[in-house]
Amino acid sequence: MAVLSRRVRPDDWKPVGVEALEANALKVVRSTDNRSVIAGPGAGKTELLAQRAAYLLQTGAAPAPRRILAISFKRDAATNLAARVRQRCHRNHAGRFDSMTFDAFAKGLVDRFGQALPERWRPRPDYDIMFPNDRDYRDFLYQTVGTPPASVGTYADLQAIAVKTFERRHLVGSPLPVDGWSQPTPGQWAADRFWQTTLHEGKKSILSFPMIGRLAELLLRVNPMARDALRLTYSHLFMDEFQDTTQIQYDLVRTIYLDTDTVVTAVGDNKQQIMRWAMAMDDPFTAFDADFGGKRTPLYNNYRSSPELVRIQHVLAQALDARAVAPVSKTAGTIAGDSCAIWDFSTPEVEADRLAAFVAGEMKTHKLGPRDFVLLVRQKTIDYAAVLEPAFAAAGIPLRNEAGTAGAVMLQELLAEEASELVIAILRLAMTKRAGRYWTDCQGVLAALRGVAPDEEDAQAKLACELDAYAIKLTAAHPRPPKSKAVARSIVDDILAFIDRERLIAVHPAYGQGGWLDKVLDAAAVHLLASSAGGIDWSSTLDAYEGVHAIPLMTIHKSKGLEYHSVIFVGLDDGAWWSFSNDQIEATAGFFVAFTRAKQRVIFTYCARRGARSKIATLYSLLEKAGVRTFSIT
Ligand SMILES: Nc1ncnc2c1ncn2[C@@H]1O[C@H](COP(=O)(O)OP(=O)(O)OP(=O)(O)O)[C@@H](O)[C@H]1O
Repeated sequence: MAVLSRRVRPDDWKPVGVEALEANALKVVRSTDNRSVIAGPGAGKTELLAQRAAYLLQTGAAPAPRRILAISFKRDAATNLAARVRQRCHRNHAGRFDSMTFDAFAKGLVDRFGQALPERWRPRPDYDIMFPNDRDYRDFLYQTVGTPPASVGTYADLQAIAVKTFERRHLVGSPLPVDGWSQPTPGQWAADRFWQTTLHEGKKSILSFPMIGRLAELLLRVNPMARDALRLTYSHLFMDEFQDTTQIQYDLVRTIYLDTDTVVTAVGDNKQQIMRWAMAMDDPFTAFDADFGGKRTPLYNNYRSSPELVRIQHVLAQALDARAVAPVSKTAGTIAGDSCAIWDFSTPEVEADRLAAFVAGEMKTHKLGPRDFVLLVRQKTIDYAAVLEPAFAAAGIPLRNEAGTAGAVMLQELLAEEASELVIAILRLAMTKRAGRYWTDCQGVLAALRGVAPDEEDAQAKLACELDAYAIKLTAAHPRPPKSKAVARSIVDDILAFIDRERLIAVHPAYGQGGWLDKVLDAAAVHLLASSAGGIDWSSTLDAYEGVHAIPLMTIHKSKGLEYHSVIFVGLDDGAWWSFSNDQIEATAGFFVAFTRAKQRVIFTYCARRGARSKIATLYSLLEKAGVRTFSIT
């Protein structure tokens, strides 16, 4: 795909890398006002943001030196969007596009400006991150917090605070008051005790990400210079998966960008809201339209799924939103028989064998790779992996549990980490043949880290020589993949020293905090060693590291935003969906997310040994209503 470095006139601009955009998408791409785009799965919402970035950067509608900020919820979504923009834009342009997660954005602000917070809210600079759960809050409320002063309430008042809602309602429920609460309720008093304890009373401050979000909002409220700097830096703000926005994130964005000249584009799909347990707002789009004057713009196409799958999706969509409009599939169907079916197995072992044989057969017949398939489960991937993995291995397809861990990091997270990506790109460049693509990637990233502009020819040439010399040295030092953890770690550390650890931390402040960079490097070493098992060569080791030849197994939550030729959902039963009756809408939304990852085929599996199907009968009725058939396989 040819990407342009010269300026394009807005009237001459054409979508990059796709044939066309639907009329409304094009309007949003060219818009100069705040927009909310609510559209179904596969409508091209993420693509729209990538195209809008290309338009704004290539036409100069986002004028240099101002930048575009894209905030996503998940690290891989942020990485995915940045990669799409890099594909569609010349690197001179893509360099002005910052894609990050909300958590990274908020943390970056606290790390840079947190020491200017008022004393009572100021964390110590080397704070640690915590992920508190209900038990921690229960211990705090019932044991640690003590008794409030009589003017606030009684111990019984504290006991009356529901543990489950303490965080959401009290701890981070609303923006922090600069001077503390003057006449606190028992809930506010307990929240303040929690804040003061975690900020000031331990050896280090410890903060959760929601707390970091609240501190970031406060610091921008009390520090107009920092806030104005953000306003000046970013002419445009994109928010992907906006349906999952929390009140904390929304307040942060509102504090920075409400009533400013920064143009905000929010895209998402209410039917895919599966983060309510993680404090997602009830209806962030309505709040956005009211506060920011967002002009709502729907999209009608589905570019991902075949007409038959889109027809079934619409039956599910209507269960979540009776007013859902039927989308138009723009993809041809390629499956001869049923595009969707329920396979009812006698035992999990039979299920594993048949699925492995099926995938192997499909790969041959349709010339598909293992990453055209995904095995989805609702939770506890490890339990399913124990039965599925041997069967797939026997069929010659490695299975990879993306929720598994390497060291202290989840595999899926590790692979989206910049440090891991860089280490692997340099190893590919040094250790494998035909590494041209990695050459360009490595050179681009190193240039960015060292502040060398694309048009500084001498400096670029010097960098190329350095990279060349380093690759030769690395090949000579490690002709074979590592056989011990110590060697794996020394390879990773050597590459980091070449990249320049301090510069990496300067560009990615998250690496400077709480030992995160070392956790990632340790995980990379552990995973590199595991990937080289069996005395294989470098190329196969690096393929194994990235899971190039493995079929992924993951939870629905981790599959958000991704797409596959075939989705195999293992275990449509009450056991997996044990909490179905607690929040039917969210559970149905999860089911919808799983279904809509498929381009051509969805298979649900059931096995009575794992559970009944009475509690989730509504899901089965929806499939039946859509004409999905069940096949018994013994
Ligand atoms: N205008 C277009 N023309 C052709 N293909 C497109 C177009 N827009 C998007 N696509 C392709 O359709 C697929 C879905 O797009 P995208 O991931 O942007 O959808 P989405 O709305 O963000 O989906 P979801 O909400 O389900 O994650 C991708 O493979 C993308 O490359």
